[in-house]
Amino acid sequence: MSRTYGESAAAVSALEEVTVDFREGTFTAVMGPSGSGKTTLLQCLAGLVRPSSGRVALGGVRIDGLPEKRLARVRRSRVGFVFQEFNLIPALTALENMLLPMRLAGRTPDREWVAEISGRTGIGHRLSHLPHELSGGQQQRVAICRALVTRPAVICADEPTGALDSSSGREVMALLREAVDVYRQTLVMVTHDPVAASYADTVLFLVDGRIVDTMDRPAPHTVAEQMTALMEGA
Ligand SMILES: Nc1ncnc2c1ncn2[C@@H]1O[C@H](COP(=O)(O)OP(=O)(O)OP(=O)(O)O)[C@@H](O)[C@H]1O
Repeated sequence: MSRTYGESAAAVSALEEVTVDFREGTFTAVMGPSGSGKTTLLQCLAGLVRPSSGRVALGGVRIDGLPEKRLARVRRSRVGFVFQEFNLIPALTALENMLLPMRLAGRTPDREWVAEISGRTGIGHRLSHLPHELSGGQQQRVAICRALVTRPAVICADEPTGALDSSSGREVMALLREAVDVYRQTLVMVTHDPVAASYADTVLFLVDGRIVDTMDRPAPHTVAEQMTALMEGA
């Protein structure tokens, strides 16, 4: 799959013939220097950006050629999102935020599942609170529940710990790891943080729109060393 932004002389090649398979029930971190194409890769996978050429499949179903309306439906029901800034709706309670993707998809929430994930993420006693009444870490837990609630084919997380202090960040990473281990959730996360990346099964390193390396069972220091080497080579 490739993705170019702009045309002719102004064209920027964000992804160049990237081939990658995110297997079910695995956790992959995507790292690389600024502008290397990480977010573009995540957005192509989530159906937010279409590849300029090539194919994208989600849970075995091709999504690259779908008309916009169908693509929006697929995004709502098959993709969960976790963002750096949480992106909760300020006027809705934690529970209402959690259930919003289900509502938009016209589906009835499974109450037991909602109780299970809000209990496991430790926000069961905060469900009637508004986002501004919650800490950053708690807001991100609500966002993780919102991502899990539809049992999506993939959760796409873009810098999920970027706005958190290190101890809340570690708690959020532990929960994302549990979502993979306990619920067999497939998770793809863009991060600049070697500690966050070390929670993944595999790290992909992107440089100039290409995957230049992969690392299994990453440790924070080996990830940091590889990032330093890539930055120096860039
Ligand atoms: N909407 C857009 N229009 C034009 N160029 C874009 C657009 N989005 C991304 N790009 C360009 O594509 C390239 C890859 O961008 P992308 O955001 O995917 O990189 P990234 O690795 O996520 O960067 P960062 O770590 O800084 O967030 C960059 O050169 C960027 O300027």
